[in-house]
Amino acid sequence: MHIDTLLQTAKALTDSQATMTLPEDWAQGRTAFGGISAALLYTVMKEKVADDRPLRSLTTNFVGPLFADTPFSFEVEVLREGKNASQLTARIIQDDQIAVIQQACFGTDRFSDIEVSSSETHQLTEPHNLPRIPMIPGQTPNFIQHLDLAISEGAMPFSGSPLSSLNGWMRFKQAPEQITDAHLISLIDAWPPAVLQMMKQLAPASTMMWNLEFIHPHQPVKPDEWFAYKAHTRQAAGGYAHLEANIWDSAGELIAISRQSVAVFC
Ligand SMILES: CCCCCCCCCCCCCCCC(=O)SCCNC(=O)CCNC(=O)[C@H](O)C(C)(C)COP(=O)(O)OP(=O)(O)OC[C@H]1O[C@@H](n2cnc3c(N)ncnc32)[C@H](O)[C@@H]1OP(=O)(O)O
Repeated sequence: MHIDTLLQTAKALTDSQATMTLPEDWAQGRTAFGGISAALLYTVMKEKVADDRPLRSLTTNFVGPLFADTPFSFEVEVLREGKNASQLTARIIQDDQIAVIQQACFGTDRFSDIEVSSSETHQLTEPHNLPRIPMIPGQTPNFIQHLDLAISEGAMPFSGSPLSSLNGWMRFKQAPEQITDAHLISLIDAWPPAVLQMMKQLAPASTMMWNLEFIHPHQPVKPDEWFAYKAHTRQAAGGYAHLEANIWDSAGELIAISRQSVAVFC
C-alpha cells in the first residue's frame, strides 16, 4: 500500500475513535516499521495545529510492538497553545495497550536577532551507482520494498563489521504526491541502526526512543528527491545503543537531526 493512502487514512481519524490497520508490506519483523507508525501519529497530531506552525521537534517512544493487520486507534491531546508554539502528545492504542507514544512541539517563526548557520556538510558519493539494501523476502524487513536505501559507507546488518557509522541516501521507490514532514519522518527511520552491522549473527533489536528535530525553513523538494543520511553510534553497552544522525536534502541543506536509543538483544 502506498504511504500516501496510509497518511490520508490516518488524517481522517484525527477526531475519531475509529480504527485503521497497517498492512504486512509495512511490517518489520514482528512489528510495524517505526517510521510509518511515527508518521501516522504525527499526521493525526498535525491536524490539530495551525498550518503556520511547522514541526520543530518530535519524540517517539516505541512502547511495545504494533502488529500488522490488527486494528489500532489514535488519541491526541493538545497540551498547550501559546502565541507561537503548540505542544501536543499522541498515542497509538492496539488491543487496549499503548504501542507508541509521541510528543511534539510545533512553532511559528518569531522575530529574533540570533542566527547561527549550520556548518555541517557531508561528502557522500552521489547515490546513483551505490549499492542498495536489497529486498529479499524473509530476510529484509517488508517495508524496504517501498524505499531506496543506497549505502555510501557502512556494512550490511549482521555482518560483524568493526564500523559503527552508516552513511547513505534514501528516497521513496514510488514517489509520493509531495514530500511532507510525515514523509520525511518515515524516510529518516528507514535505516537499520548502525550497530546492527556490528552484530555477528541475526538477533533482535528494537528502537525504544527516537527524537527528531527539524531545521526550518525546509527548501521545496521534489517528490523523487534523494536525502543524505549520516549516522554514528555515540556509545553502546549493556544492551543499549545511542545513535545520532544528520539528514540533508539533495542541495546539501541540513534539514533534520535524529537521535535514538536502541535495545540490542545480543
Ligand atoms: C543480505 C541481508 C541484508 C539484510 C538487510 C536488512 C536488514 C535490516 C534489519 C533491520 C532491523 C531493524 C531493527 C530495528 C527494529 C525497530 O526499530 S522496530 C520499530 C520500532 N520499535 C519497536 O517496535 C519496539 C517496541 N518496543 C518493544 O517491543 C519493547 O519496548 C522492548 C524494546 C522489546 C522492551 O525491551 P525488554 O523490556 O527487554 O523486552 P520484553 O518486552 O521483556 O521482551 C523481550 C523479548 O522480545 C524480543 N524482541 C525484542 N525486540 C524484538 C524484535 N524487534 N523482534 C522480535 N523479538 C524482539 C527479545 O528477543 C526478547 O525475547 P525473549 O528473550 O523473551 O525470547
